[in-house]
Amino acid sequence: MSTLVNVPRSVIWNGNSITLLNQTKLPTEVEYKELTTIESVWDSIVALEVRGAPAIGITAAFGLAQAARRYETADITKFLAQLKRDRDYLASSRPTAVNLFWALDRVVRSVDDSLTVEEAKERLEREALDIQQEDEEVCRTIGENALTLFRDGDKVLTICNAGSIATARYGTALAPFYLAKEQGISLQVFASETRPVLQGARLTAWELQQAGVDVTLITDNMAANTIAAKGISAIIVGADRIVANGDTANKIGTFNLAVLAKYFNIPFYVAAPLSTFDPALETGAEIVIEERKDEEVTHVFGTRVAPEGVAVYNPAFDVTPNELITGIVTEKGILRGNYKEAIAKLFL
Ligand SMILES: CSC[C@H]1O[C@H](OP(=O)(O)O)[C@H](O)[C@@H]1O
Repeated sequence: MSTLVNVPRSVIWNGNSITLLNQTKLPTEVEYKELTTIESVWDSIVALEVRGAPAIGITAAFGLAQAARRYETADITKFLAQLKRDRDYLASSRPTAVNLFWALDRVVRSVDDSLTVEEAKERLEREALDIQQEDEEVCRTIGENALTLFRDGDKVLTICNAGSIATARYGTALAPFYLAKEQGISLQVFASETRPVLQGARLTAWELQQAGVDVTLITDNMAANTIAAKGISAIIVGADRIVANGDTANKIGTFNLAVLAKYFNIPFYVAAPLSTFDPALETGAEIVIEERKDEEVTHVFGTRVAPEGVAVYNPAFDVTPNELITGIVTEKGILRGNYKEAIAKLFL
């Protein structure tokens, strides 16, 4: 039996609307919401009701296909023009995770003016469903590839949530832990809480606990002490955008862990599907880092924890330089060494 039997799916297309797991309610409530308009899809992405690069892309793809079903024109040229406008609207929700743009553009590319409007509507829905199905298969393969990096008894540190609910299923950085559980391999996961939105405490600790995986929660400032005191053997994280030279954008705090991995001489792995790569960007300096509202830092679930008027800096991501990354685990295998060459080969 799959270890994920008690872990809900992030998003479900039920034929005419989107059923979304509302991740802002976890871990205390497993609540679903129906998204029936493109505005509600945009709002859910911005509010992190759905988050995680692949899950954002999948949800946006369903949101675009759903919106197109309601276009009233029978003129394919007008249909495609409206589709582009709605694609741009959904693309404006969050700037860093490349999967949002990758999924939207893949759905748009699936139709053209050789189709009738009705054929285009069906095609868009099919493409969004294919994206979700492929992501589940890809994430499982990433898990299989990542599992080769660990041995029975290893203690592994991670940050944020790159788990099943951040993807179609299985996750990326967390995928090996689910497969290890299925295969009777004992891995102990240490999850960093991940201020300010607490994806580690609220989501990763919850997901892994639901799956019966050994998980220990730490606060972000415990990372160095934990690596030393608990004998952490490796660090594995997800990604939101990996560029041509291997520089990787991921949740804020990831760069910190990469520096600690270097200091403690333990491997630092990134796990991500090819849909999270952006080879058009040469270095991490080109990645647009989302800055979110001050209240995420000055308040904890509505309670003020900082003085009125204090200046706030709230980047949602940081960029880990490629030289700090031991390996990048993909569905095509584990990239090491000269990432520029290895990534170029992926996209030949
Ligand atoms: C498998 S992608 C997960 C990736 O996305 C998270 O960011 P957010 O929660 O803001 O969407 C984080 O960077 C994870 O590593």
